[in-house]
Amino acid sequence: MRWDSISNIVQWGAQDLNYYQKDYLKKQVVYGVLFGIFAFLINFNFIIPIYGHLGLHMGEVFVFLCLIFRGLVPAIIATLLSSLGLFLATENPSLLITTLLQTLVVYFLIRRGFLILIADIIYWLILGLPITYVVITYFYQVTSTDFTQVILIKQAINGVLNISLALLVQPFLPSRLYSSNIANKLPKLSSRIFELSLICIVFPTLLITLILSDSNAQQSEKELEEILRIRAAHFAELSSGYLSYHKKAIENLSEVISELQDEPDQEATLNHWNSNYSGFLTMLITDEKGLVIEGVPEERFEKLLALPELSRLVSDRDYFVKPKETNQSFISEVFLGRGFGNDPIIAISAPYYSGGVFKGVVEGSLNLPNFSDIDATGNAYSVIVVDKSGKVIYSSPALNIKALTVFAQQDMTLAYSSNLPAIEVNEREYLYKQVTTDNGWVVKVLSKPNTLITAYKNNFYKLILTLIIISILALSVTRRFAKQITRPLERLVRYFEAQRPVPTRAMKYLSSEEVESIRLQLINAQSLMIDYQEKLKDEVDEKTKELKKTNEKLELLSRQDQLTNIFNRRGFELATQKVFKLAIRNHNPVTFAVLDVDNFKTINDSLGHTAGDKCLEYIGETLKDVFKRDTDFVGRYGGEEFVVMLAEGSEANHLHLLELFRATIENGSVCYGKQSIKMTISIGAYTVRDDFNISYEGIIKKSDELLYVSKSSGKNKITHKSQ
Ligand SMILES: Nc1nc2c(ncn2[C@@H]2O[C@H](COP(=O)(O)OP(=O)(O)OP(=O)(O)O)[C@@H](O)[C@H]2O)c(=O)[nH]1
Repeated sequence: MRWDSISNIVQWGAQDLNYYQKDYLKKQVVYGVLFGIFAFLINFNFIIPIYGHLGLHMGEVFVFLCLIFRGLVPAIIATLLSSLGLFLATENPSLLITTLLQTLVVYFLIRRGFLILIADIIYWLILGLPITYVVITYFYQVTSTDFTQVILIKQAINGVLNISLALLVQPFLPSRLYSSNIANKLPKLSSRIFELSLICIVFPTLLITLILSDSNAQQSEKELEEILRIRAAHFAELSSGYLSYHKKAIENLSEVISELQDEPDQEATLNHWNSNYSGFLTMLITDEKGLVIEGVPEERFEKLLALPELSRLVSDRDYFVKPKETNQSFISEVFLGRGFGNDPIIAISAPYYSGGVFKGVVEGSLNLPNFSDIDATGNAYSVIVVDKSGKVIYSSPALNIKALTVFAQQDMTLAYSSNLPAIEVNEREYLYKQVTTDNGWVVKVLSKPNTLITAYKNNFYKLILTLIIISILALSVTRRFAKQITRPLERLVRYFEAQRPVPTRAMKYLSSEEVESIRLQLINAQSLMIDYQEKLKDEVDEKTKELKKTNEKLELLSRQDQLTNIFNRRGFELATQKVFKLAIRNHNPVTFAVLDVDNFKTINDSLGHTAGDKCLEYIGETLKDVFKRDTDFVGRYGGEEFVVMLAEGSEANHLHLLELFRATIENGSVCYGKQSIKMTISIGAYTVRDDFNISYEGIIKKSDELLYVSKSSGKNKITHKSQ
């Protein structure tokens, strides 16, 4: 094959591979986008409110499904789309980091053999919660530790809820969506059972407890709202009562003053009223022009008297003008006293008459700090009372607001409250409820949000604790269940593996229909296997025997001459070498003879090869007849050449036998058809008798040389030598 055609094939292969890879990648992207769109839509449109402004985002269910079904790359695409939806809905970009990290860590842990639910819990414990903590503390500057805990727990619950839902939905999706198992190894059956049971328990428990804790939170909020409303109404009622009590006092005073014309009597009455109504900081009486003519406490009034008369004129004050105009008692807004005390006060005044003619007003300045007497809200709640013009009449000391300042209310929404309005006072957040009194004052009762969040946090902790207990219970129960399911199977497999007979008796306890069916099938399979093994063993035994026989035959063949059935050259040497060495060591006489048929070529040429073979067979037979002893060895060395080694007996005896053989051949004949073939043999023989210092090769060589002597000196004879 030429080089270009090989490179063409390689290029074609690469193109094909790229095409499949591209196609697969395209599919992965499409799946990522599809799952991502679902995640986006759910996160963007359906955030499930659970408490205040906190909500559950369930779009990640599709991210997890994508991870389980399609692997990492599509899951990352889905995560990006899902967090985009979240970002648009919440304007919180940090969720992108946490959701992306969640996908990556869960994938990493699944590949290391963790169950997906456990992987997600590990992610939240090790990374999710610390990251969320940093984000809400440093970026969103949430200062309430209780609320931080609530957000953290909510996020973790959200994550676990998503993964549980994904696992519950997973079996209902078509299996062709599934591309490959992202875990490196298959999970254990018991782990699968554990995961399944855990999800079946965790998901509904989470859901129910979330709903319960939400309604609990709503309930707490309603309770708080009610408490604030009652307290505000109560405070309003008390302050109204306080006002009307003092208004009544002024009205009574005006009636009494109307009766009295005498100044000393007026002064005494004023003193009497002032000592009876401690709420009044100061009290005064004016004449019809608005000049203060009497006042208590005396020391203050005396100071006033020392000043020019103009400083006693209050004709511009509402508390003088209004009663004069309307002939009715009057309650002023809060204002700063002048001359006759400089405290923030509320003036209550009423006109007095003489003979039906307006003679002036009596006035009492309500001591505002005395509101603290009716402010029994304690530390948990605070009160602000604001008049119609928005000025603060009273505020609980904890709020640190000065009376008379204009209360600029900054309404705000708190993430953890859905019903109650909230305000910020001196950079602190408060939930509040307000009531307007008959005279137009607004009483606000404020509560720190801690009470609500603490209730919610405690609910959440209870939820987590319940979950942990349930999970531990589920773990122990399902482990036991799983073992009970897998144990009979494992037992059967152990029997089968160890090739011990699978029990024929049904395992009733812990067994099941399926396990029993497997047991019966294993019994069948085992008996088939045993039969097969026995058959195989018999066959192998038989074949081994045959092989042994064949090997023996082959071994014999490799040592025997086919034509004459005596040793061939290899067989002869194998049989004689050891015997030769032994005889030499024991100094036993050994005779080695090489025998060659005379003029054998003529027989072959004249009568044919078959006749020659017959002759050679005859020589073999004769050799066996003559050299019968165990210590006599005969063999065909090749062609028409034979060898004999005699290792027992005397030299003379050896020579006798060789001579007997030569004579037998000479005198005998071979019948071939009608022919009778005559043969002679030449022999070269060498006997080791005295000097045993000779090798096996050496004695053959000597015998060969002696044969040559026999051949060259007339044939049909023995040439013998010894040493
Ligand atoms: N039929 C038959 N002939 C064989 C066999 N092996 C060798 N021969 C023949 O034996 C003959 C030996 O011939 P030569 O080596 O010339 O010896 P020779 O004719 O016996 O002559 P001398 O040994 O000098 O007496 C050859 O013709 C070979 O072909 C065999 O197994 N069968």
